[in-house]
Formats: sequence, structure tokens, C-alpha cells
Amino acid sequence: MESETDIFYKELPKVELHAHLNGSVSVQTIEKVISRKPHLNIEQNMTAIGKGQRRTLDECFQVFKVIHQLVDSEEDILMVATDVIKEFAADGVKYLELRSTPREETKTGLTKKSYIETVIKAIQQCKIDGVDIDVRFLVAIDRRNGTEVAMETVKLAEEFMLSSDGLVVGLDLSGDPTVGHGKDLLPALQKAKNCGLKLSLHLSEVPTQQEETDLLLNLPPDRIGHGTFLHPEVGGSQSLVDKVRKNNIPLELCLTSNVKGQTVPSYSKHHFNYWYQLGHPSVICTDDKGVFSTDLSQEYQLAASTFGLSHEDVWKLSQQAIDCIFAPDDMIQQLKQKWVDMKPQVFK
Ligand SMILES: CC(C)=CCNc1ncnc2c1ncn2[C@@H]1O[C@H](COP(=O)(O)O)[C@@H](O)[C@H]1O
Ligand SMILES: [Zn+2]
Repeated sequence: MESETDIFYKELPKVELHAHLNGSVSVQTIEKVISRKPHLNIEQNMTAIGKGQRRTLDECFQVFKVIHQLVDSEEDILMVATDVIKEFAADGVKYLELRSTPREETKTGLTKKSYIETVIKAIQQCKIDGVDIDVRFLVAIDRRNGTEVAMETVKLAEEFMLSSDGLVVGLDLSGDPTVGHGKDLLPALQKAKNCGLKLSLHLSEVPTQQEETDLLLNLPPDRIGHGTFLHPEVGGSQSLVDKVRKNNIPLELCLTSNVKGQTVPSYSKHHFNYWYQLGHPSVICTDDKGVFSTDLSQEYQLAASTFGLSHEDVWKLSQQAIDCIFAPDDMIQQLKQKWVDMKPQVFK
């Protein structure tokens, strides 16, 4: 951790809806994987961006390549996923949607199928161990890989949605936003939606994606990652904003990620404020807590201190996130009850 987070934010029950598995790996876990693979000559400081540091988007995506080199077997994925889930739980996250791109690695025998199975195994193991968190999984499409891989990923996600006892709930579209075009992925995303997978799409993470965003908003997605350049003040348009509002599509907002990745110039200029002022459902998330050296408590505290939110405002924000989860209604009701039960303790 970079700086102390107030106890209120730690104790606040939280919902995390935008967390990439391999971007969420902590320093401690990275050290463990590095010690398993000394021959790679990778140092811990190559996988995280510290306090006050910034990187270009391109440099950030290089970091994921390094982490992928380190995390390349079923054994690694099981450890990484288990650690990440336990860390979110220790930070007061009560419900987590993890997302990850299935990969295959010939040299370790990892297949896309065993990749997903291993993440599911980690989720189940944490449940058995009594970790106080409910976890669901979104299978991710890396936009760089194009139409065919996207379609193959949707098929896998559908298979697991039907066989994972409700743990696989949806699909994520992510990857370097400057590569590829959403129109090539539209048929796969449409198919996913038709078969009942929920969709969370990274949209307008960089400027100049209006056309793609406009197209993909017609699906419509169930949630939007970032949406940094949707509104007219930053080169988006009123018609994009109207589409998002008309369909009431929640936004997943990641302050530190956007500032460190330099798509947003400073915390006070973050688009959280624009959407919050509109009363539009906005969920504070971490994106990549390992890479950006943060956690969800810290992100809530940052939002509060930057935009002058009271503890009561922050409570409402974390509570409203419950309505944006992809798990079915009984989980929503369970979480709402948990928030009611916990409130006296948090405001003591
Ligand atoms: C560069 C930057 C500012 C990152 C934050 N914004 C992001 N935008 C799009 N895709 C992302 C971002 N962060 C993580 N990802 C995706 O998540 C992957 C890492 O997690 P995983 O291997 O899917 O488990 C990356 O390879 C990338 O495909
Ligand atoms: Zn993301």
C-alpha cells in the first residue's frame, strides 16, 4: 500500500465489478511466482506502477505481457486467483466479479478450457475455506485477437455458464483499445447476449472511438468499463451520453488506473464527477489493483476526498453498486441484507 487508508473505507462493505485477474496480482504473490521462475530474470518492479508514477497506455500493456510470462500454468493461475480473492476479501469486498482472458500455453499444457476451470476451482476453494466473499467470473475477450477467437471465447463462456453452477455470469471485452475494431466483434457479442451471458464492455477508454462506441451501445451492453470519452466535454457527444442514460447502463469507474495510464489528466478531472452529478449509476472499481498499486478502499477514499463525498454519500455509492451486479436477484437481496446488518458497525 502506498498510503494509509482510513478505517471507514476498509470496513465499508464493497462490491468490486471491474477487476482483471492478472492485473490484480499483488507484490507478495508476484514475488512467489518470480521465485518459481528465476530463469525469466523478471523483477517485481517490472509489474507494478508505484505512487506518483505514470505510464503511457502502451507501456501499461507491456506490463501485462510480463505478468503473462510469469503466470502461465494451472498451478500459477490457481495460486494467483486464490490470493487475489483473499486480498479483495481482506479489503472488505463482499462481492467480486473477476474477469480474465483464457490463454493457452503449449509448454505447460494449459488450455483455454483448463484456464477457466482453474479460476472456477479457486473460487470454489475460497468458498470451502470460508473466505467471506462471493465471487463470480466474467470470461474476457482480448480485442486484439479478432473475430474468430472472440467467437470461440463466447462458445467457451456459454459452455461454462451452463456447467459452473452459476459462477460464470458474463463476458468482458477488453485489451488495448487502440488495436482492432468493435465491428469485427459485434456478431460474437450479440451471440453472447442472446445466450444469456451478461456483457461488460470497455468503451471509449481512449478518444476517437465514438463510432465504435455508438455501434456497440446498440447491443446494448449491461455495463460499461471506463467510458472516459463518452461525454461532449472530452470529445464524446450528447447522443452517446443519451444512449447510455436511456438504457441506464452502469459505468465501472477506475480512478487510479485512468490517472496512472494517463487517459485522465488528474483525479479532479476524472469523469466520475460528470456521471455522479447526473445521478447515473457509477461503480467505483480498481481495474488492476496489482499493476496500479491500489485497492478498492483506497479508490473509494480517493473519490471521497477528490469530490467532497460524505461518509453517508460513500455508503450510498457502495450500496447502489449492488444493483449493478450480474448475479441473479437472490444474491442482490442477500447483499442488501448484509449492508443493512453491517451499517451500525461501520458508522459506530
Ligand atoms: C493500460 C491500462 C491503463 C490498463 C487499464 N485498462 C485496461 N484496458 C483494457 N484492457 C485491460 C486493461 N487492464 C487490463 N486489461 C486486460 O486484462 C488483461 C490482463 O488480465 P487477464 O490476463 O485477462 O487476467 C490485459 O492483457 C488486458 O487484455
Ligand atoms: Zn479494465
